[in-house]
Amino acid sequence: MRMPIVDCYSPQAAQQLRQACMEVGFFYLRGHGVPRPLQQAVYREMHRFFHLPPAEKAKATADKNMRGWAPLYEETLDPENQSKGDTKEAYHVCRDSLPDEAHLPLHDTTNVFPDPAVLPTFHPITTAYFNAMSHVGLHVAHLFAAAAGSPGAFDAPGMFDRCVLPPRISFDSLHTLDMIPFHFPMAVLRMLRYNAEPSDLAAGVIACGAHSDFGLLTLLSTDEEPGLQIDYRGDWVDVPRVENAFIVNVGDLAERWTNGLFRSTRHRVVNTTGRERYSIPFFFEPNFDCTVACLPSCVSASNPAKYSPITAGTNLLNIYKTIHANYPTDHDSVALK
Ligand SMILES: O=C(O)CCC(=O)C(=O)O
Ligand SMILES: [Fe+2]
Repeated sequence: MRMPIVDCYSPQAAQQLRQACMEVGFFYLRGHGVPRPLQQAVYREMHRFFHLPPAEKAKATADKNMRGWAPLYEETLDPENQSKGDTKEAYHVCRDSLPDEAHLPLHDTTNVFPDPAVLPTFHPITTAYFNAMSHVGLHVAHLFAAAAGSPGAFDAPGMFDRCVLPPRISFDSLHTLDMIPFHFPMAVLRMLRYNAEPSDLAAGVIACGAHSDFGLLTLLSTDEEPGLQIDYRGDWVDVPRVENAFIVNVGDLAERWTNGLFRSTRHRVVNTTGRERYSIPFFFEPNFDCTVACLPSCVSASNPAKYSPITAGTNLLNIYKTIHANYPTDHDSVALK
């Protein structure tokens, strides 16, 4: 198979995205404009954090909303086929909540950051990256609506309008403007370190268990190490890193929104090298209380809606409970597809 390419700001982008999401559910996103030095700076911060002494890392342990550090094996993405948790540790950064959101699940805590006396640039650099990625995420979400035959659909009130957009990000202004946390709909910056443990699929040991992503869009940056595989029509296919491109996939909400037209493709990470690996998935999602219902452009008399409406927040909460060892289980739940 050939991995499709989408040129982020080209006039063909929506058409390219449509083709890519119908056929593969994954594509390389070029021309996204996120400065390379900013990406490299995030990798440096991750490396510093993950190699701190365990007691120092523990001070930034994830809170009940998974913001902060989640240790090795904490997450199990494919519980049926794994004998232990994913061989990775994670650090999650979200945006700060607006005052009228503080009552919502996942919004009722603030970010957890390492002690600034130990890692002074972790907070500003991850915030700058979060802002830059949110810009790209919002643009790709608009491409997505156009690609699904409903241009402008995501401009409707209640969908992506928890937004206060910062100006475009420049790496040079990092220490002034960009460390201010701006507001977008929901998004999670997920920094991952896979340890050097080789995967053993027969024994149920895997770097990142097979799963589809739960939300709308994932924009992934990886280091040079291989490992990511996607399920393309029943075969596991390697997806190598490509210079200056993000690996982007659409998740379960995208499949629901398009009535199954776009694929939420299963993927996994297998450690075949015995070396550590770093990656940075960025999940870009609609408002917490946005109702995700099949777009009218994807429904017809002969192709009725296959999915019932769900709110984006309920969808996330349902999944968190099943995969995170440390996630509390006292939230309401709603049946998934
Ligand atoms: O590390 C990777 O390449 C992929 C991670 C992933 O699929 C995820 O966090 O959802
Ligand atoms: Fe994933």
